[in-house]
Amino acid sequence: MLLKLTAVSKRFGAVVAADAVDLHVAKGEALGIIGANGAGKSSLFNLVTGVMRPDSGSIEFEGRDVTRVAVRERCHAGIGRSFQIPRPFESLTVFENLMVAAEFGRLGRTGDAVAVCGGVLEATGLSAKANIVAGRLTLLDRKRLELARAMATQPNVLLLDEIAGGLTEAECHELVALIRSLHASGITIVWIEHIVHALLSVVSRLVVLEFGKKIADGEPHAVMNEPAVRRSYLGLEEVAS
Ligand SMILES: Nc1ncnc2c1ncn2[C@@H]1O[C@H](COP(=O)(O)OP(=O)(O)OP(=O)(O)O)[C@@H](O)[C@H]1O
Repeated sequence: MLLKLTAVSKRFGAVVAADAVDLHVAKGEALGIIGANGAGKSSLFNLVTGVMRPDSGSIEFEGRDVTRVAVRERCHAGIGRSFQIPRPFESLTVFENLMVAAEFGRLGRTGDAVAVCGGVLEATGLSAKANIVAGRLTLLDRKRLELARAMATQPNVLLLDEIAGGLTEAECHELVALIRSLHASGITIVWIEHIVHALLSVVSRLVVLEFGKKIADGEPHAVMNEPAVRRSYLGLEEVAS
């Protein structure tokens, strides 16, 4: 198992952001996570990346207990993440942004970082924009850069936090194609997304959170049809038969 959460809990006063969450992600998998606003999706990523420490429970990555390991060390171990709102260094070029990410990641300030960033530019369709400053990119290219920055840290698992938000349908289609190609190249993906049709075109397993609790986990279409999911996420009441 690449990533394994066991009974992970996190509270903020009366708010339960994670409620004894068990979650397994296998190498090469593409897993989707959905849940209403405030269900605890971003908190789960914060717990996995080390931004937050759980109150209880454990997190293993590639068989190693990383529950108390610092953010940068988890990044070096291969946990990469993109953020809901892309925040690149606006005045640096696309390539420079990737170099900063590569240096934060496991490559450090080495010659290999240049080669890796060149490969990431190509894989994310940004080669022609390498020398443009990030602040001048379109929203779709900012999303591409957000993915590329995560890829430049050379992750074994890529955590995507609502990366499709704000795009037009056509742009969303392009981003989905890019995520599919990254997954096809062998990277494990865990993707939180409100745009369910985009998510379902990539993932082969779906987890649903409600008030910090995992309420469903399985084949995406079967999960979407579970009564508890329809009630919680889609706000649909079952019609009495
Ligand atoms: N640092 C924090 N301090 C206090 N409460 C927090 C903190 N982080 C998250 N929370 C609370 O924990 C709950 C889960 O938040 P979280 O951001 O994980 O939800 P989410 O499912 O990602 O929501 P959204 O879809 O709106 O991004 C919310 O009630 C939120 O207000």
